[in-house]
Amino acid sequence: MDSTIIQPLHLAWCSGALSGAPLLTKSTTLQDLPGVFADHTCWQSLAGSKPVYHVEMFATPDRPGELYTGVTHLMPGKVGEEFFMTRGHFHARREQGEVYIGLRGEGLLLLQDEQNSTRLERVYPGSVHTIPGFTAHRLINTGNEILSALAVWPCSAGHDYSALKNGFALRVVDDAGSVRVMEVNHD
Ligand SMILES: O=P(O)(O)OC[C@H]1O[C@H](O)[C@H](O)[C@@H](O)[C@@H]1O
Ligand SMILES: [Fe+2]
Repeated sequence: MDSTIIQPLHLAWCSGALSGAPLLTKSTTLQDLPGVFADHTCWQSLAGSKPVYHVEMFATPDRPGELYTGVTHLMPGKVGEEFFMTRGHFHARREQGEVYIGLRGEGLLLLQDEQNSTRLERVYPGSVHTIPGFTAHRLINTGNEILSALAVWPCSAGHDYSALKNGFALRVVDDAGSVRVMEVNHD
């Protein structure tokens, strides 16, 4: 019997900072998101290397059955009137789900299934979101501070960005200080 007490990995609830093991980080700038925001001219004028979000995750070995744990930090900001958001994706293995937990800031989780039915869930510190399989997901920062959310998902899930080539069916904009949800007309 091994009676050693292991020091676990750590998540700082308020900031979403991960520690205790090697981390992988990925930063996404406005330049990395062509075609994501509706106002292309505004996007072009802002683009450059302005950071939109950072993902920090434990460097978990990618083995069958393992789970990744990561935190997305989404900056406050807008392109025109449209709030900053993640690119959003389906999982390459469509049946695989994911759990998000809000840590700081305020925003929305946009969910869209393969029939383009959408649902928005409010994200705030302590909010829990069970993302089912076959459902694309995107975080949107509707607040004035960084929106951070913990995510746990199967290593085998993968990302499929191309399946959303028409984009999501909803856009979320700032309408004179109020959050307004708009349906997108793909015709
Ligand atoms: O991949 P994106 O749509 O840019 O979202 C950014 C990241 O958000 C979460 O942390 C997900 O679980 C990651 O798998 C994802 O890569
Ligand atoms: Fe995901």
